Amino acid sequence: MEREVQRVRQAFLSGRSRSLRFRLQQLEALRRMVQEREKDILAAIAADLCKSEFNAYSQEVITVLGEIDFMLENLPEWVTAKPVKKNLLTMLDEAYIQPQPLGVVLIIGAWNYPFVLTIQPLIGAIAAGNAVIIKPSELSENTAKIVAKLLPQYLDQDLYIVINGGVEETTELLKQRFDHVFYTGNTAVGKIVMEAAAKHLTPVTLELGGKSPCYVDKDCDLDIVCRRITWGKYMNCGQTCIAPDYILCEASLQSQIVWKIKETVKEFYGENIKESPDYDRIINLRHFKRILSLLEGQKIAFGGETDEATRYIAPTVLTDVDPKTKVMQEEIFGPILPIVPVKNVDEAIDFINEREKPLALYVFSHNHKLIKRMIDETSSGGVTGNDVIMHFMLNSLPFGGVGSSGMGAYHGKHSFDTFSHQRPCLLKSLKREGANKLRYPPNSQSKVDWGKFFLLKRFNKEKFGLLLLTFLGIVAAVLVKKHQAVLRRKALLIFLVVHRLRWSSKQR
Ligand SMILES: NC(=O)c1ccc[n+]([C@@H]2O[C@H](COP(=O)([O-])OP(=O)(O)OC[C@H]3O[C@@H](n4cnc5c(N)ncnc54)[C@H](O)[C@@H]3O)[C@@H](O)[C@H]2O)c1
Ligand SMILES: CCCCCCCCCCCCCCCC=O
Repeated sequence: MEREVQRVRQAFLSGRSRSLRFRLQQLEALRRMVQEREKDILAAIAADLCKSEFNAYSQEVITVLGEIDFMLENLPEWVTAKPVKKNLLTMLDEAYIQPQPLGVVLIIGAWNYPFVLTIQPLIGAIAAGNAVIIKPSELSENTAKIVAKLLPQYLDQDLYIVINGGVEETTELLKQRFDHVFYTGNTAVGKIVMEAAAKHLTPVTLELGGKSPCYVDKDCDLDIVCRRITWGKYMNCGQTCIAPDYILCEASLQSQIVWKIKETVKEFYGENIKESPDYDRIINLRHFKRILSLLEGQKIAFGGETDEATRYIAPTVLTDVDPKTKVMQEEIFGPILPIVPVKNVDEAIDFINEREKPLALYVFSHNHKLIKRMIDETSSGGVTGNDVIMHFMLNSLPFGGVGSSGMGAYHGKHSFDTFSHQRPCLLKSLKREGANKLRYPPNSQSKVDWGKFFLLKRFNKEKFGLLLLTFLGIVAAVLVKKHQAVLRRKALLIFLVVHRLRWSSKQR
């Protein structure tokens, strides 16, 4: 493992990942890989999650292609140095921010959207000029294998490598020194990752999970609301980090919501859900059993059918759920939707705030003020109002958690920033030493006054007259002595005087 990381570091140190041209070439190659090997990629995702090609394409491949296109379009602008505002002391200097790659990045992917959750961070890391080690989730082994097979055929083989394996390999990898670790997965492992990274003072991005609430106000169109919730909850068999985890609503809405979700499930997946190509399966037996255990003691309004052999769990809704029961204590990550009745929006806000900060928050209402209030008075990684999931799809929005749902964010420019160091650069001249005397010892009240003027725009009024006279004297001397080449400096001096006079008149 150590040797592999060394190899990647050597490749990074060669400097070839840094040029804009190289980054664009690699991103184009990645796009070619996705386009040319689409069938293999879709087949791997299908084998891991029992997912139709249509679903795999629209849930994973579209996002990856969209992200690459977005990077290719914007990268030339993002990589350029950005000039910054200057103060009086640096007026004649060059000051800018230069984004630079961090170095060698470790990306640890999750299994639930095994392609997009591994490749989308990779796109950001390449765009920012890094070398990358990718560790896909071992639970989605088919996608892990195809990623390991295809990437070296299209990308630089020393800069971007895939290491497959389980907990043992990940643990070993995490002992190595990286310049950034980007982890997607559960909160418990997130803590392990952060602890390991801390040993090297390596910064981390943690894309974690949590219970994302969905508040349904009585002022809304329940048909539409329930269709949108049904889509986001049962997509990928509920194994979506930002799936609505549970519904909060007034008790009077509960039975209507149940009925409308049931009808929508029929509309989406037909009478025989098991036969629907649009309904996926639980990733493995461990998760299957974990999800079943959440049903114990609950009132099942509909659904609840299961088949262990195929790891099928029907879309299920639970009503009158007691917040103290197990299903409300952990992230469900499966096709079970509890409804917890609350008295009103105040109680819903309290309910959300008494718990860990979720990855997503959903609010449905015709009342825009109510949505804004929910946003103002709660915290979550992201929010979608009057829909679910869709904030993930807009790459101008940073995607990430807050508190126990994660730290840091990515997508689009936010990925580029996550994998870049924003390097502040100030370039001075070795000339103009006169002005610098101000900061050299021995110090004095007059220097402090000048310092206040230059940096704080505050100074001792009594001394102002004297200082001004001295200053004008210097200007006059300079005007007499210097020629064309120093015109810029004269202009600055005049500017300083005018600026100071204006300031002084404001003081009065
Ligand atoms: N925020 C997001 O974008 C996002 C996306 C997907 C999933 N998630 C969250 O991830 C969770 C589901 O994924 P998961 O955690 O089951 O995925 P997982 O089991 O596939 O784990 C993710 C990665 O962690 C590694 N890992 C597992 N145990 C480890 C250990 N003890 N030490 C070191 N590395 C270890 C695995 O090898 C894998 O690469 C849910 O909580 C979900 O909400 C979050
Ligand atoms: C053909 C219709 C295209 C619309 C696509 C909408 C798909 C949403 C995909 C959501 C992916 C969510 C990934 C979430 C990451 C956490 O698990």
